[in-house]
Amino acid sequence: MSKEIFVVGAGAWGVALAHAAATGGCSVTLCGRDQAVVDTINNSNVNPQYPKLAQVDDKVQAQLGYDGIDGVKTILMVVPAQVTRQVILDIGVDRLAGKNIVLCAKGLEQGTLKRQSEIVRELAQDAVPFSLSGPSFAIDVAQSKPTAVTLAGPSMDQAREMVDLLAGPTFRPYSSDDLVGVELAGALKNIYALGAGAVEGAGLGYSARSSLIARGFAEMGRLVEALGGSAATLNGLAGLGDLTMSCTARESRNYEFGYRLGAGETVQQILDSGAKLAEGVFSTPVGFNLAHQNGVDVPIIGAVNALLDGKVTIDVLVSKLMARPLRSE
Ligand SMILES: NC(=O)C1=CN([C@@H]2O[C@H](COP(=O)(O)OP(=O)(O)OC[C@H]3O[C@@H](n4cnc5c(N)ncnc54)[C@H](OP(=O)(O)O)[C@@H]3O)[C@@H](O)[C@H]2O)C=CC1
Ligand SMILES: O=C(CO)COP(=O)(O)O
Repeated sequence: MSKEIFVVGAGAWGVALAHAAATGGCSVTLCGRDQAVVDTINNSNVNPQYPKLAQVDDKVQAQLGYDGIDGVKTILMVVPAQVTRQVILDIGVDRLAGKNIVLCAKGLEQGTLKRQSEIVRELAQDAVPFSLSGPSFAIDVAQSKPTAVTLAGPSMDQAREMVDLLAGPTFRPYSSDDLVGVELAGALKNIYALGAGAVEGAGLGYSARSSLIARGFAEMGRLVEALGGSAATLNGLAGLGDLTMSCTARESRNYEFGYRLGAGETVQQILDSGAKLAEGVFSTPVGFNLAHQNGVDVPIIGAVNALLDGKVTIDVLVSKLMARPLRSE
Protein backbone atom coordinates (compact mmCIF):
# COMPACT_ATOMS: atom_id res chain seq x y z
CA MET A 1 0.00 0.00 0.00
CA SER A 2 1.24 3.52 -0.77
CA LYS A 3 2.94 5.15 2.21
CA GLU A 4 1.35 8.49 1.37
CA ILE A 5 -1.62 9.42 3.57
CA PHE A 6 -3.88 12.39 4.31
CA VAL A 7 -5.04 13.20 7.83
CA VAL A 8 -8.16 15.36 7.93
CA GLY A 9 -8.51 17.38 11.15
CA ALA A 10 -5.61 19.12 12.87
CA GLY A 11 -6.89 18.94 16.43
CA ALA A 12 -5.34 17.03 19.32
CA TRP A 13 -5.89 13.57 17.87
CA GLY A 14 -5.28 14.46 14.22
CA VAL A 15 -1.85 15.98 14.91
CA ALA A 16 -0.92 13.06 17.18
CA LEU A 17 -1.92 10.46 14.58
CA ALA A 18 -0.15 12.37 11.81
CA HIS A 19 3.01 12.29 13.94
CA ALA A 20 2.63 8.57 14.73
CA ALA A 21 2.11 7.64 11.08
CA ALA A 22 5.09 9.74 10.04
CA THR A 23 7.39 8.15 12.62
CA GLY A 24 6.24 4.82 11.17
CA GLY A 25 7.49 5.89 7.75
CA CYS A 26 4.42 7.46 6.12
CA SER A 27 4.55 10.70 4.24
CA VAL A 28 1.70 12.67 5.78
CA THR A 29 -0.36 15.62 4.62
CA LEU A 30 -2.31 17.07 7.56
CA CYS A 31 -5.40 19.11 6.63
CA GLY A 32 -6.29 21.85 9.09
CA ARG A 33 -8.56 24.85 8.86
CA ASP A 34 -6.56 27.35 10.89
CA GLN A 35 -3.61 29.10 9.21
CA ALA A 36 -1.80 29.64 12.52
CA VAL A 37 -1.93 25.92 13.34
CA VAL A 38 -0.69 24.99 9.85
CA ASP A 39 2.16 27.52 10.05
CA THR A 40 3.23 26.43 13.53
CA ILE A 41 3.49 22.78 12.45
CA ASN A 42 5.29 23.56 9.20
CA ASN A 43 7.64 26.26 10.45
CA SER A 44 8.64 24.92 13.85
CA ASN A 45 7.61 21.23 13.89
CA VAL A 46 5.75 21.98 17.08
CA ASN A 47 2.36 20.64 18.07
CA PRO A 48 0.32 23.77 18.83
CA GLN A 49 -1.69 21.92 21.48
CA TYR A 50 1.40 20.96 23.50
CA PRO A 51 4.16 23.37 22.39
CA LYS A 52 6.68 22.40 25.06
CA LEU A 53 5.84 18.72 25.20
CA ALA A 54 5.57 17.38 21.67
CA GLN A 55 7.52 17.82 18.44
CA VAL A 56 5.82 16.87 15.17
CA ASP A 57 7.79 14.56 12.87
CA ASP A 58 9.12 16.48 9.89
CA LYS A 59 7.47 14.09 7.43
CA VAL A 60 4.18 15.80 8.36
CA GLN A 61 3.29 18.63 5.98
CA ALA A 62 0.30 20.68 7.13
CA GLN A 63 -1.97 22.62 4.79
CA LEU A 64 -5.34 24.38 4.68
CA GLY A 65 -8.01 22.40 2.80
CA TYR A 66 -7.87 19.24 0.72
CA ASP A 67 -5.63 20.01 -2.28
CA GLY A 68 -3.81 16.87 -3.41
CA ILE A 69 -6.24 14.45 -1.80
CA ASP A 70 -7.09 12.89 -5.17
CA GLY A 71 -3.64 11.36 -5.43
CA VAL A 72 -3.71 9.44 -2.15
CA LYS A 73 -5.36 6.13 -1.32
CA THR A 74 -5.70 6.43 2.47
CA ILE A 75 -7.37 9.16 4.50
CA LEU A 76 -7.56 9.34 8.29
CA MET A 77 -10.72 11.21 9.27
CA VAL A 78 -10.06 12.89 12.62
CA VAL A 79 -12.78 15.45 13.18
CA PRO A 80 -15.55 15.34 15.83
CA ALA A 81 -18.15 12.65 15.12
CA GLN A 82 -20.94 15.18 14.58
CA VAL A 83 -19.10 16.93 11.73
CA THR A 84 -17.80 13.88 9.84
CA ARG A 85 -20.78 14.00 7.45
CA GLN A 86 -20.20 17.67 6.69
CA VAL A 87 -16.47 17.19 6.16
CA ILE A 88 -17.08 14.31 3.72
CA LEU A 89 -19.46 16.56 1.79
CA ASP A 90 -16.92 19.41 1.89
CA ILE A 91 -14.20 17.16 0.43
CA GLY A 92 -16.68 15.90 -2.18
CA VAL A 93 -18.06 12.35 -2.18
CA ASP A 94 -16.91 11.66 -5.75
CA ARG A 95 -13.30 12.26 -4.71
CA LEU A 96 -13.57 9.50 -2.09
CA ALA A 97 -14.45 6.65 -4.48
CA GLY A 98 -12.09 3.71 -4.00
CA LYS A 99 -10.26 5.32 -1.06
CA ASN A 100 -9.59 3.81 2.35
CA ILE A 101 -11.18 6.00 5.02
CA VAL A 102 -9.89 5.37 8.53
CA LEU A 103 -12.48 6.75 10.94
CA CYS A 104 -10.89 7.95 14.16
CA ALA A 105 -13.75 9.80 15.89
CA LYS A 106 -15.40 7.99 18.78
CA GLY A 107 -19.02 8.94 18.50
CA LEU A 108 -22.50 8.23 17.14
CA GLU A 109 -24.28 10.70 14.90
CA GLN A 110 -27.23 12.50 16.44
CA GLY A 111 -30.47 12.38 14.43
CA THR A 112 -29.47 9.42 12.23
CA LEU A 113 -28.09 7.27 15.11
CA LYS A 114 -25.32 6.19 12.73
CA ARG A 115 -21.83 4.92 13.36
CA GLN A 116 -19.05 6.73 11.48
CA SER A 117 -18.65 3.93 8.92
CA GLU A 118 -22.39 3.99 8.25
CA ILE A 119 -22.08 7.66 7.32
CA VAL A 120 -19.27 6.80 4.88
CA ARG A 121 -21.28 3.92 3.41
CA GLU A 122 -24.31 6.19 2.97
CA LEU A 123 -22.43 9.02 1.25
CA ALA A 124 -19.51 7.34 -0.52
CA GLN A 125 -20.48 3.75 -1.30
CA ASP A 126 -17.23 2.99 -3.11
CA ALA A 127 -14.99 4.05 -0.24
CA VAL A 128 -13.63 1.42 2.16
CA PRO A 129 -14.23 2.27 5.84
CA PHE A 130 -11.89 1.35 8.72
CA SER A 131 -12.12 2.23 12.41
CA LEU A 132 -9.23 3.11 14.69
CA SER A 133 -10.02 2.93 18.41
CA GLY A 134 -8.51 1.89 21.73
CA PRO A 135 -6.77 3.43 24.77
CA SER A 136 -4.80 6.34 23.37
CA PHE A 137 -4.59 9.84 24.76
CA ALA A 138 -3.42 12.27 22.09
CA ILE A 139 -0.71 13.64 24.40
CA ASP A 140 0.81 10.16 24.80
CA VAL A 141 0.85 9.49 21.06
CA ALA A 142 2.14 13.02 20.37
CA GLN A 143 5.03 12.37 22.76
CA SER A 144 5.80 9.00 21.13
CA LYS A 145 4.88 7.09 24.28
CA PRO A 146 4.04 3.41 23.67
CA THR A 147 0.43 2.99 22.59
CA ALA A 148 -1.58 0.03 21.29
CA VAL A 149 -4.92 0.38 19.51
CA THR A 150 -7.41 -1.69 17.51
CA LEU A 151 -7.73 -1.11 13.79
CA ALA A 152 -10.82 -2.70 12.24
CA GLY A 153 -11.62 -3.08 8.56
CA PRO A 154 -14.24 -4.83 6.45
CA SER A 155 -12.06 -7.97 6.37
CA MET A 156 -9.06 -9.21 8.34
CA ASP A 157 -6.83 -8.97 5.26
CA GLN A 158 -7.78 -5.33 4.71
CA ALA A 159 -7.32 -4.55 8.41
CA ARG A 160 -3.86 -6.18 8.41
CA GLU A 161 -2.79 -4.12 5.41
CA MET A 162 -3.86 -0.95 7.20
CA VAL A 163 -2.07 -2.03 10.37
CA ASP A 164 1.13 -2.51 8.37
CA LEU A 165 0.76 0.96 6.92
CA LEU A 166 0.13 2.82 10.20
CA ALA A 167 2.28 0.88 12.70
CA GLY A 168 5.37 2.59 14.04
CA PRO A 169 8.05 2.13 16.69
CA THR A 170 5.78 3.37 19.48
CA PHE A 171 2.36 2.95 17.86
CA ARG A 172 1.08 -0.61 17.63
CA PRO A 173 -2.30 -1.29 16.03
CA TYR A 174 -3.92 -4.74 16.29
CA SER A 175 -6.14 -5.85 13.39
CA SER A 176 -9.82 -6.76 13.66
CA ASP A 177 -12.64 -7.47 11.23
CA ASP A 178 -15.33 -6.37 13.70
CA LEU A 179 -15.95 -2.87 12.42
CA VAL A 180 -19.30 -2.64 14.21
CA GLY A 181 -17.95 -3.78 17.57
CA VAL A 182 -14.88 -1.54 17.45
CA GLU A 183 -16.85 1.55 16.47
CA LEU A 184 -19.49 0.96 19.12
CA ALA A 185 -16.88 0.29 21.80
CA GLY A 186 -15.20 3.63 21.12
CA ALA A 187 -18.46 5.56 21.24
CA LEU A 188 -20.01 3.76 24.21
CA LYS A 189 -16.94 3.94 26.47
CA ASN A 190 -17.33 7.71 26.45
CA ILE A 191 -20.79 7.34 27.98
CA TYR A 192 -19.45 5.19 30.81
CA ALA A 193 -16.53 7.62 31.26
CA LEU A 194 -19.07 10.40 31.88
CA GLY A 195 -20.80 8.16 34.44
CA ALA A 196 -17.57 7.11 36.16
CA GLY A 197 -16.40 10.71 36.34
CA ALA A 198 -19.73 11.74 37.84
CA VAL A 199 -19.40 9.04 40.50
CA GLU A 200 -16.03 10.40 41.55
CA GLY A 201 -17.15 14.02 41.27
CA ALA A 202 -20.06 13.27 43.59
CA GLY A 203 -17.70 11.66 46.09
CA LEU A 204 -19.34 8.24 45.89
CA GLY A 205 -16.08 6.32 46.17
CA TYR A 206 -13.92 3.99 44.11
CA SER A 207 -16.04 0.95 44.98
CA ALA A 208 -19.01 2.53 43.21
CA ARG A 209 -16.82 3.55 40.30
CA SER A 210 -15.48 0.03 39.81
CA SER A 211 -19.02 -1.35 39.99
CA LEU A 212 -20.04 1.06 37.25
CA ILE A 213 -17.11 -0.02 35.08
CA ALA A 214 -17.87 -3.74 35.52
CA ARG A 215 -21.63 -3.44 35.07
CA GLY A 216 -21.05 -0.99 32.20
CA PHE A 217 -18.83 -3.57 30.52
CA ALA A 218 -21.64 -6.16 30.76
CA GLU A 219 -24.20 -3.65 29.48
CA MET A 220 -21.93 -2.67 26.61
CA GLY A 221 -21.61 -6.34 25.61
CA ARG A 222 -25.39 -6.75 25.44
CA LEU A 223 -25.80 -3.65 23.32
CA VAL A 224 -22.89 -4.39 20.97
CA GLU A 225 -24.20 -7.91 20.30
CA ALA A 226 -27.72 -6.64 19.69
CA LEU A 227 -26.36 -4.14 17.16
CA GLY A 228 -24.37 -6.75 15.21
CA GLY A 229 -20.92 -6.52 16.80
CA SER A 230 -19.06 -9.20 18.69
CA ALA A 231 -18.96 -9.04 22.50
CA ALA A 232 -15.53 -10.74 22.24
CA THR A 233 -14.14 -7.55 20.67
CA LEU A 234 -14.79 -5.84 23.99
CA ASN A 235 -12.17 -8.01 25.69
CA GLY A 236 -9.51 -6.19 23.69
CA LEU A 237 -8.01 -2.73 23.42
CA ALA A 238 -11.05 -1.02 21.94
CA GLY A 239 -13.29 -2.39 24.70
CA LEU A 240 -11.78 -3.14 28.08
CA GLY A 241 -8.60 -1.21 27.29
CA ASP A 242 -10.27 2.06 26.48
CA LEU A 243 -13.10 1.65 28.99
CA THR A 244 -10.76 1.26 31.94
CA MET A 245 -8.53 4.15 30.86
CA SER A 246 -11.37 6.57 30.18
CA CYS A 247 -13.26 5.58 33.34
CA THR A 248 -10.33 6.19 35.67
CA ALA A 249 -8.24 9.10 34.34
CA ARG A 250 -8.96 12.75 34.93
CA GLU A 251 -7.04 13.34 31.66
CA SER A 252 -10.05 11.91 29.80
CA ARG A 253 -12.22 14.77 28.65
CA ASN A 254 -15.33 12.64 29.06
CA TYR A 255 -14.34 11.61 32.57
CA GLU A 256 -13.57 15.21 33.48
CA PHE A 257 -16.89 16.41 32.06
CA GLY A 258 -18.67 13.74 34.12
CA TYR A 259 -16.64 14.68 37.20
CA ARG A 260 -17.85 18.25 36.95
CA LEU A 261 -21.46 17.11 36.45
CA GLY A 262 -21.18 14.91 39.54
CA ALA A 263 -19.73 17.82 41.48
CA GLY A 264 -22.85 19.85 40.71
CA GLU A 265 -22.22 21.88 37.54
CA THR A 266 -24.79 21.79 34.74
CA VAL A 267 -24.04 20.73 31.16
CA GLN A 268 -24.53 24.32 30.04
CA GLN A 269 -22.14 25.68 32.67
CA ILE A 270 -19.47 23.17 31.63
CA LEU A 271 -19.93 23.91 27.92
CA ASP A 272 -19.93 27.68 28.56
CA SER A 273 -16.64 27.37 30.43
CA GLY A 274 -15.00 26.28 27.15
CA ALA A 275 -14.63 22.59 28.08
CA LYS A 276 -12.82 20.48 25.48
CA LEU A 277 -14.70 18.08 23.21
CA ALA A 278 -16.47 15.32 25.21
CA GLU A 279 -18.04 13.08 22.56
CA GLY A 280 -20.12 11.19 25.14
CA VAL A 281 -22.33 14.24 25.64
CA PHE A 282 -23.57 13.80 22.06
CA SER A 283 -23.45 9.99 21.88
CA THR A 284 -25.36 9.28 25.10
CA PRO A 285 -28.88 10.03 23.79
CA VAL A 286 -28.01 8.14 20.59
CA GLY A 287 -26.81 5.08 22.53
CA PHE A 288 -29.94 5.26 24.68
CA ASN A 289 -32.20 5.40 21.61
CA LEU A 290 -30.37 2.53 19.90
CA ALA A 291 -30.78 0.41 23.03
CA HIS A 292 -34.46 1.28 23.28
CA GLN A 293 -35.08 0.48 19.59
CA ASN A 294 -33.38 -2.88 19.99
CA GLY A 295 -34.99 -3.81 23.31
CA VAL A 296 -31.72 -3.81 25.27
CA ASP A 297 -31.81 -2.92 28.96
CA VAL A 298 -29.15 -0.24 29.59
CA PRO A 299 -29.66 1.16 33.09
CA ILE A 300 -26.28 2.89 33.23
CA ILE A 301 -26.61 4.59 29.83
CA GLY A 302 -30.13 5.56 30.92
CA ALA A 303 -28.79 7.10 34.12
CA VAL A 304 -26.08 9.08 32.29
CA ASN A 305 -28.68 10.24 29.78
CA ALA A 306 -30.93 11.46 32.59
CA LEU A 307 -28.00 13.18 34.30
CA LEU A 308 -27.13 15.05 31.09
CA ASP A 309 -30.80 16.02 30.75
CA GLY A 310 -30.42 17.74 34.11
CA LYS A 311 -33.82 16.68 35.39
CA VAL A 312 -32.54 14.36 38.13
CA THR A 313 -29.66 14.49 40.57
CA ILE A 314 -26.96 11.85 40.74
CA ASP A 315 -28.17 10.83 44.25
CA VAL A 316 -31.63 9.97 42.94
CA LEU A 317 -30.14 8.07 39.98
CA VAL A 318 -27.85 6.04 42.20
CA SER A 319 -30.74 5.18 44.56
CA LYS A 320 -32.74 3.95 41.57
CA LEU A 321 -29.85 1.81 40.31
CA MET A 322 -29.34 0.33 43.77
CA ALA A 323 -33.05 -0.49 44.07
CA ARG A 324 -33.17 -2.54 40.85
CA PRO A 325 -34.17 -6.19 41.36
CA LEU A 326 -31.32 -8.31 42.70
CA ARG A 327 -29.91 -10.74 40.13
CA SER A 328 -26.99 -12.99 39.31
CA GLU A 329 -23.93 -11.77 37.42
N1 LIG B 1 -7.86 13.72 21.96
C1 LIG B 1 -7.70 12.42 22.17
O1 LIG B 1 -6.93 12.01 23.07
C2 LIG B 1 -8.44 11.43 21.34
C3 LIG B 1 -9.50 11.79 20.56
N2 LIG B 1 -10.19 10.84 19.85
C4 LIG B 1 -11.35 11.20 19.05
O2 LIG B 1 -10.94 11.99 17.94
C5 LIG B 1 -11.99 12.89 17.57
C6 LIG B 1 -11.40 14.29 17.47
O3 LIG B 1 -10.95 14.63 18.76
P1 LIG B 1 -9.80 15.72 19.02
O4 LIG B 1 -8.83 15.78 17.92
O5 LIG B 1 -9.30 15.46 20.38
O6 LIG B 1 -10.68 17.04 19.03
P2 LIG B 1 -10.18 18.54 18.86
O7 LIG B 1 -11.31 19.38 19.32
O8 LIG B 1 -8.84 18.70 19.48
O9 LIG B 1 -9.98 18.68 17.29
C7 LIG B 1 -11.02 18.60 16.38
C8 LIG B 1 -10.52 19.15 15.07
O10 LIG B 1 -11.57 19.08 14.10
C9 LIG B 1 -11.67 20.35 13.47
N3 LIG B 1 -13.02 20.59 13.00
C10 LIG B 1 -14.13 20.78 13.74
N4 LIG B 1 -15.19 20.98 12.95
C11 LIG B 1 -14.72 20.92 11.68
C12 LIG B 1 -15.33 21.07 10.41
N5 LIG B 1 -16.64 21.29 10.28
N6 LIG B 1 -14.54 20.97 9.31
C13 LIG B 1 -13.21 20.74 9.43
N7 LIG B 1 -12.59 20.58 10.61
C14 LIG B 1 -13.34 20.67 11.72
C15 LIG B 1 -11.27 21.33 14.54
O11 LIG B 1 -10.92 22.57 13.98
P3 LIG B 1 -11.03 23.91 14.87
O12 LIG B 1 -10.02 23.75 15.96
O13 LIG B 1 -10.75 24.98 13.90
O14 LIG B 1 -12.44 23.94 15.41
C16 LIG B 1 -10.10 20.62 15.17
O15 LIG B 1 -8.93 20.81 14.41
C17 LIG B 1 -13.08 12.75 18.64
O16 LIG B 1 -14.10 11.91 18.18
C18 LIG B 1 -12.36 12.07 19.79
O17 LIG B 1 -13.23 11.25 20.57
C19 LIG B 1 -9.83 9.53 19.88
C20 LIG B 1 -8.76 9.12 20.62
C21 LIG B 1 -7.97 10.04 21.40
O1 LIG C 1 -10.62 8.25 23.49
C1 LIG C 1 -9.76 8.67 24.22
C2 LIG C 1 -8.71 7.82 24.76
O2 LIG C 1 -8.69 6.56 24.17
C3 LIG C 1 -9.77 10.06 24.67
O3 LIG C 1 -10.70 10.14 25.65
P1 LIG C 1 -11.45 11.51 25.92
O4 LIG C 1 -12.08 11.91 24.61
O5 LIG C 1 -12.46 11.21 26.97
O6 LIG C 1 -10.40 12.48 26.38
